[in-house]
Amino acid sequence: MHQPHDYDYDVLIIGAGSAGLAALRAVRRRTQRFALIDQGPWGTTCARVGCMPSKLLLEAAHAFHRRHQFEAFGLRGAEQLHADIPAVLQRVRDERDRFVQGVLASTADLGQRAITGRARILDPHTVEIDGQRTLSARSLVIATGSSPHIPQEWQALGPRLLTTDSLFEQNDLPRRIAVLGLGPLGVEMAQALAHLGLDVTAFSSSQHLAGIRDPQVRAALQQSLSSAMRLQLGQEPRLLTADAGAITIAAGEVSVQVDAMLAATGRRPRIAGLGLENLGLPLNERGLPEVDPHTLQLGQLPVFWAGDMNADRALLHEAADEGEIAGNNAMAEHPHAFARRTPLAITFTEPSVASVGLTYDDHWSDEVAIGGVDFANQGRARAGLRNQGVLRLYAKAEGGELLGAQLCAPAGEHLAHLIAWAIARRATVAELLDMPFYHPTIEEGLRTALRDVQAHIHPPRHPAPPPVPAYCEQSSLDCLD
Ligand SMILES: Cc1cc2nc3c(=O)[nH]c(=O)nc-3n(C[C@H](O)[C@H](O)[C@H](O)COP(=O)(O)OP(=O)(O)OC[C@H]3O[C@@H](n4cnc5c(N)ncnc54)[C@H](O)[C@@H]3O)c2cc1C
Ligand SMILES: NC(=O)c1ccc[n+]([C@@H]2O[C@H](COP(=O)([O-])OP(=O)(O)OC[C@H]3O[C@@H](n4cnc5c(N)ncnc54)[C@H](O)[C@@H]3O)[C@@H](O)[C@H]2O)c1
Repeated sequence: MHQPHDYDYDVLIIGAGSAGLAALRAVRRRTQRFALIDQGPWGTTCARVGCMPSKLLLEAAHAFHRRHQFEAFGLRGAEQLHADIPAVLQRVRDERDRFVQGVLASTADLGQRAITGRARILDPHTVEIDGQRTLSARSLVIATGSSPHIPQEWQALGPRLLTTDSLFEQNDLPRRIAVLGLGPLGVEMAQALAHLGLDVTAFSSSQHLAGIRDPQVRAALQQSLSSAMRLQLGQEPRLLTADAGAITIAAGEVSVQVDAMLAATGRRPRIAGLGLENLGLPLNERGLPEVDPHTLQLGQLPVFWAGDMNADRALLHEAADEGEIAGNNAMAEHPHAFARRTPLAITFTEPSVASVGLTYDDHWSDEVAIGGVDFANQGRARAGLRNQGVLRLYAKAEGGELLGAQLCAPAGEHLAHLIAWAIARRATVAELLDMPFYHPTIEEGLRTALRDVQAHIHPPRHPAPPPVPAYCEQSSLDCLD
């Protein structure tokens, strides 16, 4: 039987992204015998090419787009404004670099415990670095993230094919651009580019936009997007020609010519060459082992998995939670099962889009009460010329516990947080209506939606549910066991 000191380390963390860094914080509280391995570049997907540069670009785009309302406010001269795209992109990179520096500072003190190299798993305790040296550990945390997936047929576009890995590195952007794929990433970037004044055509093979399932919210989002770009939904786009002059893309009967294309066709876990097959676990058709969502353990092995490799919760706060769970369990005698937070996903368009808690389902029976608000005539939204979008709430028809929401609404990112916190506290619609609402605010729109759903709720026939589980020491997440 191995003793802990038979290994070089207690824990090896593979991947220094947001998940790996959260695992590092959890592991460091218990041991100094760890190493963090990254193939580089260090600095995390979120800071380098993900959340932060995309939000920087969106902020510039939203600010510029606001000029279309100036006339209605009585403000003149908006037509003289123009977007200096090279300057916009330079600011994105300058600010992005500051965020990356902040991340790099968090591992600056690791010394030799920060290892730059490509890791390959040889067995559940052994990792090879760049095919040159091997390291062993009692436990492993695998947090290697995801990278853009580009369908084969589009790869022929060469440098005219952009992804979010290359978009922010451009010094300038061509006039006509296609965006392929309208998940959260495609929707955000398509609106950013369109609001900066580019001629955007956005394609999605499905009818879904930003993963929204509620038909009313989806319609509101489609209406808002289509005011700034051409949308081609529900048809598989095809590359017709790509010559020196233009790229021609067709979808159904429609064809368009563009100068470049941004692929937003999803991301895939970074597992190529990682050696998952050496763990001795069954792998599914995508080459992934089964992972317990509460312990993040792989089988019964001392191996834990965190971050974007779990494609169903590929979001920053989920990556951070998973890193913490994986880091704690990598050091635990026996892995603990942790509760996961209320699902919350926000897409930072204008109006912003969010999905909270239980996802809308066409097949719901009358057990779920649905209510909503249209912001067209909402007081504060009208005052700010932001009176566009809808919010829909889903609650238990019996008793009125709030279960979920989808929205495309002004200040949607803030409304989504209020709703997520209420769901996490298992609040009922009636309890939320007892809360203060200041006047005049966008939050009053939430109150209108709560009143609407309250009209469909009937009193509970059963006693209240048991209290929430005990708080788990050393973690901000609830322990299930
Ligand atoms: C454009 C864009 C916008 C986004 N916007 C948001 C947003 O607004 N809000 C939000 O919540 N989420 C957003 N996301 C998602 C968010 O960025 C990710 O969920 C998060 O960054 C995942 O972190 P991670 O630690 O799993 O992966 P990463 O940060 O990618 O870390 C993985 C690390 O593993 C390393 N690695 C990989 N393979 C190996 C190997 N074999 N050996 C050694 N090292 C290896 C990599 O170099 C990398 O540093 C966005 C993503 C993108 C692309
Ligand atoms: N604001 C945020 O929180 C935010 C922003 C961006 C990305 N993200 C995260 O990053 C991850 C990746 O986002 P994403 O939007 O790239 O992926 P996604 O998988 O959510 O969406 C990809 C979309 O592309 C479409 N598609 C795929 N192949 C296509 C093809 N050949 N032609 C046309 N359409 C095609 C799919 O139908 C799908 O709608 C997500 O999991 C998301 O959570 C989050």
